Amino acid sequence: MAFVIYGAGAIGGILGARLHLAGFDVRLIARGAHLDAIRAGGLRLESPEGATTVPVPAYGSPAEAGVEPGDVVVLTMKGQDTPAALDALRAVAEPSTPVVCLQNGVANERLALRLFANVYGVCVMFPATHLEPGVVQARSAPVPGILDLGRYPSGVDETARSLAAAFEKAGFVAEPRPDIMAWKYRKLVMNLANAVSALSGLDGDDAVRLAELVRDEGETVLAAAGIDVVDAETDEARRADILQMPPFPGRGPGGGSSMQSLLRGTGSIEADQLNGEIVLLARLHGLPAPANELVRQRAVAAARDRLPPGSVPAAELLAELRR
Ligand SMILES: NC(=O)C1=CN([C@@H]2O[C@H](COP(=O)(O)OP(=O)(O)OC[C@H]3O[C@@H](n4cnc5c(N)ncnc54)[C@H](OP(=O)(O)O)[C@@H]3O)[C@@H](O)[C@H]2O)C=CC1
Ligand SMILES: CC(C)(CO)C(=O)C(=O)O
Repeated sequence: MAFVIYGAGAIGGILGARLHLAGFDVRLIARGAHLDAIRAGGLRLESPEGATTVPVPAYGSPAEAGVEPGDVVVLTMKGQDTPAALDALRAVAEPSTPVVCLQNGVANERLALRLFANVYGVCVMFPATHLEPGVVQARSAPVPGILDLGRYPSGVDETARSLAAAFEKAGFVAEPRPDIMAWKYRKLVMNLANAVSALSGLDGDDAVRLAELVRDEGETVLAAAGIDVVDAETDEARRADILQMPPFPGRGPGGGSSMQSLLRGTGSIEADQLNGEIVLLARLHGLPAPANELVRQRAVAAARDRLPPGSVPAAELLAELRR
């Protein structure tokens, strides 16, 4: 099994580097200054256990990387970049190519399945940072992440079992699951606070209140839409104490993946795919979702205007919701 890791930033960079170190054939797809840095000096992988530079091959597109029979393509770009990425992929990959959505959110799989027959979802519990070209940081050690996965929309097959085995060989904890989307919907509830922490930070009481609001609203909408969601206790029990955060000298300012989009000033953020999923479901089912709608709108605007994280006080957003 060879891996084409498409969108090799924080998550894809660490995964690709660790698979490469575990002996797998890996090709990264990256872009911009990050691609230039990997090509020039390898990918620097930092973690609480130390740092190493991994000479993993990197390419600028699927056409350059090539996608051969037997390759698995792992999508690790943020959800807003998935449609363009799939478009470039379909030009060179057979429709039978396994496509693995190792991403937050629940919409990437459906986009991929329209174009590719064999799609897999991964529930990504894997705190990771990428703020500097050529450098990725794994926050948890010794296990960097939990990557449970399954076939989309449901089921487990031989490829799912081989993927889990490969991820485990690379140091992750991974289990094939027939109901992976129910786990990903639980993760979505957690990620509804990504935009809150990007906009306001997550330290003050107001930010905590706003995070609770978007999550409670998300739970209500998912339940009303009749969506199967793993319960919070089962999810917590699965995670147990697998992820550990020992001291990490040299760690970047971190924050979640959405905050990193603002820190890097990428111009986009994953809020339409996270909070926007709740807004969409609410609209489909005739329900209100004002907190997720507000947070989504403001996060997209903040990214577009290249505001730094913490620019929008949670108190202001809460006041707007009370109006
Ligand atoms: N970081 C974390 O702690 C966690 C992240 N996740 C999820 O994992 C997914 C990936 O997040 P993360 O790794 O943080 O994101 P990053 O932004 O760090 O990495 C994605 C990379 O993909 C690149 N990219 C996007 N489109 C293309 C393309 N068409 N061709 C080449 N490169 C491309 C981006 O480039 P550019 O920078 O130029 O946009 C970026 O370097 C998201 O769904 C996120 O929510 C899940 C759990 C934890
Ligand atoms: C849970 C969390 C916050 C872990 O980093 C995440 O999924 C993200 O950053 O998107």
